[in-house]
Amino acid sequence: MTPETGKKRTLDAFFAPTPSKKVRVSETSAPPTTHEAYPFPISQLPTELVDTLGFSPENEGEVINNQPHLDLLYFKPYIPKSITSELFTFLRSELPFYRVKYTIKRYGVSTDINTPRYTTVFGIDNTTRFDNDGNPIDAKTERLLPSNHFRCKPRPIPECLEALRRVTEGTTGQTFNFCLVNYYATGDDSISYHSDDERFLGTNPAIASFSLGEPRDFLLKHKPPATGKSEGKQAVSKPLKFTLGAGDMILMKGETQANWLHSIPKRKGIEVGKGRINITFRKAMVKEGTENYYNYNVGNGPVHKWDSSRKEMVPWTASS
Ligand SMILES: O=C(O)CCC(=O)C(=O)O
Ligand SMILES: [Fe+2]
Repeated sequence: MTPETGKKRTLDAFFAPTPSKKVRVSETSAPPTTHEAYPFPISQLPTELVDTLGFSPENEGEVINNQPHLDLLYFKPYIPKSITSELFTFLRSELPFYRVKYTIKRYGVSTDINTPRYTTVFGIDNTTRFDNDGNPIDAKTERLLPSNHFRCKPRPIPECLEALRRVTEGTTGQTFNFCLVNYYATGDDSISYHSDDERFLGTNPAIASFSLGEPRDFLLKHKPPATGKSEGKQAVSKPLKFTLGAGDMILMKGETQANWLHSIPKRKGIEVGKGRINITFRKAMVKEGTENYYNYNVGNGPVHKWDSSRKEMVPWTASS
């Protein structure tokens, strides 16, 4: 709500020309969020978007727990449709993105992996927090951490994502200290079947996962039974497909991560060519979580920024 609302108009004001009440959507008075570890300052959301986010969720979540170990809450949509397009455009053009490359070694064989999507991450695990100057401190002693505490430079969640984190905490009753963002530029970008069941998330983690931009299919399937368990005892479970649209949010919780895999498969066709953003909020309990998230979502390669005239992500340098 704007500060104007509810004010009584005086008689003078009644005859005076009506001031334009329309706030330009791109208007924001707040300065961008800056941090030593950001490659560039990150703008704050236009005030109108923040105000509208306050009306989230647009719809109540649908409980989906009709299969073994599955525990989902599906908001269709969570973010009001009136702002999804502008929020998508804003985040795509304001956030730094990476195309992370890394090598995995399995049974002595090294494989180079090119992450097939743009990623970025903000946050710090539960044993630490940022002080008012943005320096990581020990959560208990409040002492500054030695500069070699992490093998990465944690970045505070910028205000434009903090606004969404706060509403999400309010409606889910969960707490989150990390925000991971994926940008799927085309149908060739994807995430293969995996579960977010790392030990640093603790048992039965809750993960809130938002979609913006073009719809994409989100697939879920039960993990195969552990070897040795008799097939007959395994409860029957069907794979699931949700076509996630702009503003939708899926809260994955309970035993879901321990038992189910999820993916965004590659797709052909122009409808998936315009890009999709996924934002997940999570809670990492220990230092390993911080290091893992920055390693796989920021890495040490070049930063990319959206180029609105070329309509694509381009490598960004301080002079660009
Ligand atoms: O893009 C999505 O909806 C899923 C992303 C995801 O599963 C992940 O980042 O762990
Ligand atoms: Fe995931």
